Amino acid sequence: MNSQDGMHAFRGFLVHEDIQSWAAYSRSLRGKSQAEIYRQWSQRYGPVFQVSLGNTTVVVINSAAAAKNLLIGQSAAFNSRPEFYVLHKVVSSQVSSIGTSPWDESCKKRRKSSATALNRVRTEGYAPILKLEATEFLKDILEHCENGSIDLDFRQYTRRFALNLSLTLNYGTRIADSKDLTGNPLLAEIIEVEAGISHYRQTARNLSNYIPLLRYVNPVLSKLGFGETPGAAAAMGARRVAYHDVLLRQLKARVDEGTDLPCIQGAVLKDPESAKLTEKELLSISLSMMAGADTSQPSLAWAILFLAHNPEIQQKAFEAIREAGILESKDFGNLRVPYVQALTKELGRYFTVLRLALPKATSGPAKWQNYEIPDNTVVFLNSWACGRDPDEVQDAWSFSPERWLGNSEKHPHQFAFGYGGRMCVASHVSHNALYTVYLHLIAHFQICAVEGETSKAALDPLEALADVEGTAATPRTFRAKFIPRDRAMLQDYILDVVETSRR
Ligand code: HEM
Repeated sequence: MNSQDGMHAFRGFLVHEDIQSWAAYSRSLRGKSQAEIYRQWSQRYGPVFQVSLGNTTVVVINSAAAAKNLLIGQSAAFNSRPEFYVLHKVVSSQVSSIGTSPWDESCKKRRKSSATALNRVRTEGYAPILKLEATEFLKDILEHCENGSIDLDFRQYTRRFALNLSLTLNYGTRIADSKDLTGNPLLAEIIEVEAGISHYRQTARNLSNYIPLLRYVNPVLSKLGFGETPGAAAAMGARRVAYHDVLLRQLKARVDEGTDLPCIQGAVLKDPESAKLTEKELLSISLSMMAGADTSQPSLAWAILFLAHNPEIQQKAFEAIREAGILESKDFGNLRVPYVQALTKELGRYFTVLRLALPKATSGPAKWQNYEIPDNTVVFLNSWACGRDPDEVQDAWSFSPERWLGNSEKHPHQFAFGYGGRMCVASHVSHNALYTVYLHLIAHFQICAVEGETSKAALDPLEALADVEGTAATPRTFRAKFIPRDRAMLQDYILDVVETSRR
């Protein structure tokens, strides 16, 4: 107990009997959305409470005002990330992505370097890349939609879009054809490895992060044939390093031949002195860029399902595009349509793909009201709860793009990209990428729901999750009908953009 300056020890406050024991806690969460349960608990215990995950104390922030107080008002104390046994000791003890690195000099350098490459000004320069990826996405849909007569499974096209965004930004390379996702061994490897790594990153699973005894029990069980094969996690970490090595070698060859495209790793290869990053630090940046694809794909998928089930909002967006008079413009894709911008922000808030952001840790003592939060405490920012905080967002459970129109100074923080000193470094480029693809989709297709599918089953943000305990909120279904609005016009547009990109 620390009563200095009227402060009380943080430990021991706001822990309700329901959530005191690990067993009761696990029971409360099993099969449920962790973020939603925390949101509900915050109505009983207040916006900031602590829970015990095994031996680990976690502080959960559930309101926009509390997030502002702690993550902005005391940002220096909340800049770190925790180290978890599974990810940091088993999968990869050598190198971590930025999003899972504690705050130290190396992390500052890596974050600064990638944030500079992806900041608002640089993002404007990526417009042609985003336009190309959005157009390639349309091309995939057009080739396979059969004029809307079939229910199209669009999963692999959203995957190609998401991977291309990360690959282009980091390595200046891209997947030319969505068939490559299964036919090209390197890409198939990237997809499998990234899915494996996200499993080890999950906060609700991987119990040996929180219960040290399991670190000894699990290997014995796996030798006896229960659970995971021995060494599987470490092997996945090694495969991740290996595929990045291949991508980096391919980029080096292109730099030597002078055929490389502008990208983060290429800029460093050409001017190693300017970045002053070690090979390990460069690899860390690459791991971080690929991890970003995990969130871009479900964001796009939710948007398509949402538009399919909400024809009036889709029509409103289409009218806004038509009224802006940009459909025939050569600059289509680079132009701003405020309603589609607002729609993009609202989709991000409404579905909040990373609902507990990425786990944070205190890097110094902090205060919440009369309580002291000690150094090195794990912190979850419940972005899902903050985005539905009635004190910050009016009528928060309704979908309303209009809330993002008008004077932006009065808008609430959106929370989809987190908050504070460790907010997503790619928020501008990701917002613009999603905006560009939504703009293209709505302008060129009418999207309809699969026959007989209810909107609750397809896009309820809590009921329609593929894996309710997963870290990234991903929809269960990836099907819709796509009817081209003007097939000939779209074919011309695609040809024009793809040809221009080849010049
Ligand atoms: C719609 C797409 C995306 C969403 C919703 C998203 C969301 C987030 C969130 C919630 C965080 C944690 C922020 C916090 O803890 O406060 C984060 C961190 C991060 N994101 Fe994204 N992200 C997206 C795309 C991307 C992409 C495409 C990249 C890379 C090209 C990327 C790179 C990063 C990095 C490096 C971090 C770690 C920052 C740090 O720890 O300092 N993200 N992202």
